[in-house]
Amino acid sequence: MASLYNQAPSVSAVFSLYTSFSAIMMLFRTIFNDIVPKRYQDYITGKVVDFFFSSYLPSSFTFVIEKEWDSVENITFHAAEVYLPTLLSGLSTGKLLVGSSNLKNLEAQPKLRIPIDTKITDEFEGIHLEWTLHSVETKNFPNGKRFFHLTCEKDFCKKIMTEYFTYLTKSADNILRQCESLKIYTYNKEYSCWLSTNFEHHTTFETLAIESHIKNTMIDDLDAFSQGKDFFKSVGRAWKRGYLLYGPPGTGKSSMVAAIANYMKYDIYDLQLQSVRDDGDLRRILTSTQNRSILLIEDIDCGYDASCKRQTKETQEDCEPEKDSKILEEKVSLSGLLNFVDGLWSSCGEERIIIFTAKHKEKLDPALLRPGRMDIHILMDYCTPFVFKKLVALYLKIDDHVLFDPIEKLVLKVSVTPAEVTQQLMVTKNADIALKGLLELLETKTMEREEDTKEIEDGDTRKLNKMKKDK
Ligand SMILES: Nc1ncnc2c1ncn2[C@@H]1O[C@H](COP(=O)(O)OP(=O)(O)OP(=O)(O)O)[C@@H](O)[C@H]1O
Repeated sequence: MASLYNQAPSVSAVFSLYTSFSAIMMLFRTIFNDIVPKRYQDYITGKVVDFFFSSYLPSSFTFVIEKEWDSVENITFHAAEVYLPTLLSGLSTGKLLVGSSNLKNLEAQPKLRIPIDTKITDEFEGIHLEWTLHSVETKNFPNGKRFFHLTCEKDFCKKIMTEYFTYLTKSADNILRQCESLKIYTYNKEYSCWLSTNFEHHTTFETLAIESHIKNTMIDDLDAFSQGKDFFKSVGRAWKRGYLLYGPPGTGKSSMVAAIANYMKYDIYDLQLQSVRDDGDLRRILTSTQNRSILLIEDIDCGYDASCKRQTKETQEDCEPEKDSKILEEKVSLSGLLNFVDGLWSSCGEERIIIFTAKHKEKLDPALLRPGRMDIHILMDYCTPFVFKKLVALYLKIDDHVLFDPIEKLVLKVSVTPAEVTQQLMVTKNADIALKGLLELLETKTMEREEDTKEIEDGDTRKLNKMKKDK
């Protein structure tokens, strides 16, 4: 007993050991805090916690959710990015990234993002879940390849797969529905991906000058479409709608697309067929678009071969048919496009609108116009007296003027587009001057039209006389 007592370290030795250990730990902590950058500190701390967490929960299971899936944006990753910042109470560090890239609207609500290596917890039906966003630099991803880790107890793995991920995407969808800023995507051929920017077009059905029956048809159809999930399912049809907007340039086709997007709060995917390599590429590009969106293919009559070969001299000026048709002959075929509109398109995604615009409907292949492909065809035409008065009310804030009568008569006589009218109305806020300018424009057009008619008549008379002479 006495020898044991002799071997035990003295109190002063224990105290001195404790002091040395504390000093080393303090030194280590100071070095760690002063030298190691904050981001790496969080990372190392996370790793240490991870180590203990996994040994404490040996039956844990981790889902890895990468930013890309099949070379396109992973919807589950996107949903997590949207949903997780709403779980403020689950944040381990109490920190969130806040920012906005919308330089045009400084009052816009900034976005929230999860910082890298920050842990965030969620509860789903009593199941404890841990999310972490990671980033690794690789040769292909110099800005970091991002992925989420979602950890839960192994026993709940199946429930998470069947129920939690659906809950996640639905929650993200609801959050996005409330978010005001819409996006317009354009396809970048070089990087083979959609690039987005904020969509700030303010045209609505109220500011679009169209005949009332067109406006009512569109609004009723869109309302029926947005509430029609069960109906489309019950009749075995995909929840999609196709519109063909056709008419001369400057009659408001693009403005109508903007009005539809703002009304439905749908993002727009603006696809230039020229940037598509082939039919396979087209399918991949189109299946990578999100639900609740508009796929816009403008000037389809200038887009594929079948429509352009029969160009008249007049229409050739509009869309350079030779050039476009050649490119598309080698790239996207009409059947590829139709397959997508009808076939594959029907089986992927839901709540989608596809809009084709064309200058000349008669140049389109009848196959594209077949019922079921484009549900509604809308002619965006030259100005009518109603459209003229609507534009004046919008731009000059008046609903009567002494020049209305002569202008309305000329509007019925010559072809003037709403774009030409708005250009005149924007010259000045003085209604007298603006309307006089518009009247002059219409008079010039009338004179030109009369000269053209006279030339044609003279030509016909000459031809007739020559024929008589030859006889
Ligand atoms: N119906 C309309 N109501 C209000 N503004 C219009 C209308 N049509 C045209 N405009 C005005 O003219 C401009 C051009 O119109 P828009 O681009 O929508 O025509 P478009 O038919 O799509 O032409 P394009 O075929 O050349 O693309 C718009 O920015 C808008 O200011």
